[in-house]
Amino acid sequence: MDLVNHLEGRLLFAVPKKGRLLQASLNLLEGADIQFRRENRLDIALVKNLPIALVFLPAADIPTFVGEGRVDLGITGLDQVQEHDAGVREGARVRRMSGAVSPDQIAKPQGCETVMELGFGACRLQVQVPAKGEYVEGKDLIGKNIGTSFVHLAQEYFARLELAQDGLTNGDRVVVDGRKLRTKIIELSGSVEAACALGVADGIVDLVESGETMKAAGLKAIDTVVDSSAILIKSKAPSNPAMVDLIASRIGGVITAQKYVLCQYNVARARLAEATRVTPGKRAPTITSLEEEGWVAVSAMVEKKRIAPVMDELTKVGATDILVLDIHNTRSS
Ligand SMILES: Nc1ncnc2c1ncn2[C@@H]1O[C@H](COP(=O)(O)OP(=O)(O)OP(=O)(O)O)[C@@H](O)[C@H]1O
Ligand SMILES: O=P(O)(O)OC[C@H]1O[C@H](OP(=O)(O)OP(=O)(O)O)[C@H](O)[C@@H]1O
Repeated sequence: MDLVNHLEGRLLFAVPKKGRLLQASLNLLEGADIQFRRENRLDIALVKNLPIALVFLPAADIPTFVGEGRVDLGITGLDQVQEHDAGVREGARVRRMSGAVSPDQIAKPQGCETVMELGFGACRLQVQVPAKGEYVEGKDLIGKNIGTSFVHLAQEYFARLELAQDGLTNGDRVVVDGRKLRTKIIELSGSVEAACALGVADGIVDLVESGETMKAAGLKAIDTVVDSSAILIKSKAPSNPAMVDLIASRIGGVITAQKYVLCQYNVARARLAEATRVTPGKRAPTITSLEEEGWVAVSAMVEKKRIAPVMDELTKVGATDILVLDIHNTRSS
């Protein structure tokens, strides 16, 4: 089947085609009951039960497709969105400098909007230097060689440091536009952590999650450029806003289900106020009377990461038969 000719009338939803965000993105789609079969080697998949087509793209390209309005929705990292936006700012700056257009003639890029954080893919884009070297803060790297895949964010980071060192501010556009960066940004597409040891760079700007890669490469972080995690983004003019809202609501439900558990217990009515202070629920706890006089059953959503201390507290206030249940899915307005 020629999939490209079957996209008419379908909302286009970009999903990372590989890498760190792929599996968690597929889990979200499954939780949201977005059913599809991806043919071998094809980067487009039609959704069987909704008027949607999934487009599998590199995470780094998704902000471009969504920002230009070619794709309606996308999952990518905040770091990638910020890198894309910094690139758009750089493009506008170069066009201004060339004198071809005045600032108000430059069409504003559409850009994309963040719909929600997705609760996975947490990492930090950090400035890293040899652990045993002489650099201790970002400004020590001014005028040096920096290896990175995030060239636009790195350029902006060092441009800011250079301006501060020269006593200038971003506000003075003429001065800012006319300046050449003294720090040399070297674009690398992967294994950036090897650049210092191999003498290509004095420092790098790269992602860190556990810190294992950085440690193994003999590096240490001296500053953070972006605190990132996976986000759902949408174009500013989606083809079907109602479908965007439906998908956002389904994905929001899955994320809430992953984050919370349902805690149920029995407690004497006399101690109900103390118990519900421990489990106030998302909106309010559900309370039902028990057949046994003076006792009630309580049911409330509790954040998964807090459940152990919550159970300890409930035991202290005399709650009994405490049960913790996984939530498969949720929906709230
Ligand atoms: N170590 C990490 N831990 C958590 N999230 C990460 C990590 N590395 C990257 N990410 C997130 O995943 C996104 C995609 O990175 P990833 O390296 O998986 O991409 P990729 O498409 O495979 O690209 P590449 O081929 O350049 O490695 C990053 O932009 C970031 O948001
Ligand atoms: O702090 P850590 O948990 O060790 O993770 C950080 C590493 O993960 C990413 O690379 P990835 O493994 O995606 O490969 P790449 O170097 O080819 O981009 C990033 O570029 C770091 O190298």
